[in-house]
Amino acid sequence: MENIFETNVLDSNEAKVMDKLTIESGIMEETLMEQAAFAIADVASSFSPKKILCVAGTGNNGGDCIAAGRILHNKGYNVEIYIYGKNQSNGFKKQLLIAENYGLKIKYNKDFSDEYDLIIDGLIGIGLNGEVRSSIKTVIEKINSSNAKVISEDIPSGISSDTGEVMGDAVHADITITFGNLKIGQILYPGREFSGKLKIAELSFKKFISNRKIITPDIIKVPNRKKDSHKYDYGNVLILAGSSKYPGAPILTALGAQRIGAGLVTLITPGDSSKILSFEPSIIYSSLNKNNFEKNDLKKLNDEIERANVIILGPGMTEDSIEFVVELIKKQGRTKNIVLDAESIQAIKEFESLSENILITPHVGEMKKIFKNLKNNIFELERFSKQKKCIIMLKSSITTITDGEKTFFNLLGSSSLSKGGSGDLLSGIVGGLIAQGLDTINACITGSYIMYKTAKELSNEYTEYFITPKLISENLYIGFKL
Ligand SMILES: NC(=O)C1=CN([C@@H]2O[C@H](COP(=O)(O)OP(=O)(O)OC[C@H]3O[C@@H](n4cnc5c(N)ncnc54)[C@H](OP(=O)(O)O)[C@@H]3O)[C@@H](O)[C@H]2O)[C@@H](O)CC1
Ligand SMILES: Nc1ncnc2c1ncn2[C@@H]1O[C@H](COP(=O)(O)OP(=O)(O)O)[C@@H](O)[C@H]1O
Ligand SMILES: [K+]
Repeated sequence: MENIFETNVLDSNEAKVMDKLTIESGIMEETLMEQAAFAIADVASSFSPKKILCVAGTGNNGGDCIAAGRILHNKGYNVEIYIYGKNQSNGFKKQLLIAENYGLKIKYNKDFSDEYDLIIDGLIGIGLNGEVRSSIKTVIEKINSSNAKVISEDIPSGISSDTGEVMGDAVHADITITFGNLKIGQILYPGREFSGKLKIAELSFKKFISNRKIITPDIIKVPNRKKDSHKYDYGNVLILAGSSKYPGAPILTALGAQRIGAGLVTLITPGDSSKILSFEPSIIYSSLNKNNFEKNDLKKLNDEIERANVIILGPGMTEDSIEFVVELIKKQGRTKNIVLDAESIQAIKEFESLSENILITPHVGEMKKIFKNLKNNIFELERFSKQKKCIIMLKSSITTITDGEKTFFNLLGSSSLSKGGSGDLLSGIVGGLIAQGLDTINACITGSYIMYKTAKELSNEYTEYFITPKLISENLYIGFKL
């Protein structure tokens, strides 16, 4: 991604509001279109094309496209404009008239040939409503089967700017030039892939602050470490995780919490995770010597629970431990910081509402088990977080963090993380940051940033095949270098 001076991520409604506020402030729609068109024409020229095809719809996205064609024609390029659709927006009509006055060749609803080496896709932008109609689908297929380079205006036609979903069919762009701000549909897959390289063209929009942002180094908050300090200044993390079946997962969680700087890390598990002591003897370890946690273990663990300022539950647990988790949430859910990962997340089904000191860190499969309606839908995720009153870090190729009001997207991940154990490590890292005093949202932002950045840097050296969660934990210092 280039030119990321703007980290706001807008939905289509916000983009329309931003347009409206700008126009109400006195900037004319024609001015914005001209700026958008110049930005497109600049990028188009950089390809040194021999023959350019502008494929325009009849909305303002099409208007931008015609204007870009006119600017390129004026620069001396060989340009043809093909128009598809009926209902013409005012912006479109104006651009069509100017293009005709400037002597451009324009064709309507006709099949185009294969002779172009650059196509500008201005069929549909943020105005897409529903599945792409069949007449436009045919045009999209034709663009995708051409050998020409493709520049999409604002968003590849056919991608929902709100979800990133392909609405029937969508243009596969080499470059997408978006106007003013990023849109959700360019951030989330598959839209991200269809967008190709992303560029933001800064038009004269009125400043618009969205509650959704991508995570960039400037918002990372690393907890302070004082010269005059002791271990109790950096928090006490209690990890209640694992089972006789999965003894490895809690080891990674404990390593994550330790390597991110927590003062004390205690791991108590039903199974045998004693290998942790050979990896990191400073971790306080004990086993309950059974298969799973049971409700009545809570009493035994009372002292450790009281001492902890963060409790991480879940990695390596099986569903047999759920009753224990439910009971712990009932007793401590309003007072302690609790991180629910992996199987323990299912416990929240038992609660109508939780509290903002509870974080759940599901991957998409785990999220679907607690929330069946979730598709690729940020609005639903935000609603769910608000309704349940808990913070959510939804882990995927793009990790989304929300408290229902503010939402952050981590775009740094890579396939080196698509391995069992990455999530276990992450819950430890995030818990370790909460222990050091970061609020939960900032712990998720900073923890996921440090871990994913470490994975990325290591992958550059060792490949995405070779990296393991343990190797990431041992090299976490790399991610601290912002
Ligand atoms: N306003 C401004 O100041 C600025 C706006 N800007 C630009 O305007 C864009 C937004 O323009 P917009 O609102 O006119 O909508 P737009 O993306 O062209 O889509 C409408 C067209 O798509 C068509 N269409 C829709 N759904 C369809 C479907 N399912 N299947 C098939 N066709 C479908 C629809 O056809 P209809 O349904 O009307 O028949 C109509 O032709 C924005 O992305 C940016 O590029 C920039 O210039 C900066 C300043
Ligand atoms: N292709 C990818 N791109 C970016 N991040 C990824 C990718 N695959 C996995 N991840 C990240 O790796 C982690 C995997 O978590 P999870 O599935 O819970 O692992 P486990 O439960 O095995 O520990 C998540 O943080 C996820 O965001
Ligand atoms: K488009």
